[in-house]
Amino acid sequence: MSMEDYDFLFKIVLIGNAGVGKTCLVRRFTQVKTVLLSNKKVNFFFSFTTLPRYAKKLQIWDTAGQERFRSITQSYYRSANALILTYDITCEESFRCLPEWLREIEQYASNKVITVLVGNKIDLADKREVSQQRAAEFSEAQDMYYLETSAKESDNVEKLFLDLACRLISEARQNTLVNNVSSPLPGEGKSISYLTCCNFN
Ligand SMILES: Nc1nc2c(ncn2[C@@H]2O[C@H](COP(=O)(O)OP(=O)(O)OP(=O)(O)O)[C@@H](O)[C@H]2O)c(=O)[nH]1
Repeated sequence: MSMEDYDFLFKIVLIGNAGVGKTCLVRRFTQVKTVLLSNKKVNFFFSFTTLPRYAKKLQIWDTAGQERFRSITQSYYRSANALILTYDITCEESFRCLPEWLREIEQYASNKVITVLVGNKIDLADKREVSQQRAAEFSEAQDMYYLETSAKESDNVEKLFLDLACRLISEARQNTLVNNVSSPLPGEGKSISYLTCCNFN
């Protein structure tokens, strides 16, 4: 499928501590998907970015460095239709840093952006440090969709991105989708009133 053939482009930014598996999650997912929606085929193109670690390091630089950090960070957050806030279920520290990430989201992202909480590395169940219940309570308090995945075993990775696509379409139907002015969504202007449910192929 060429770039012209897709109906929707979703820009998804993955954030979270270093080593939680952001890059691996993205590599597990095919960027182009065809989905059956109310018996119509809809083509998606997912564009992924993982927030680079160096951007965080710039925080400790001088004022000019901080300004640069802010504008880089802001541009990443601003262009996102959805954010995937990732932690590692075997790493308590990565979970404890979540409020810090949420503060960054609040500071830089649009208040309409969809944020999903992902606990990765469930294949390492015997090393689990963060219980499902704790994460579920946290996500509920923050009004976030929550899912656990294994990028290594491809567990729930498809579900993560396709559920997200479904929610983005639903938001688009309500005209609350964050539109990037410099690169408009290819689906913009198309009638999406037929989208009543998501049946993924
Ligand atoms: N067992 C297991 N290991 C994983 C999983 N996902 C990632 N890893 C491993 O965790 C390490 C870090 O993965 P990355 O995808 O590079 O993590 P990242 O969050 O992109 O890290 P930064 O680029 O440093 O921000 C690698 O050694 C991966 O092989 C998983 O689901 N299970």
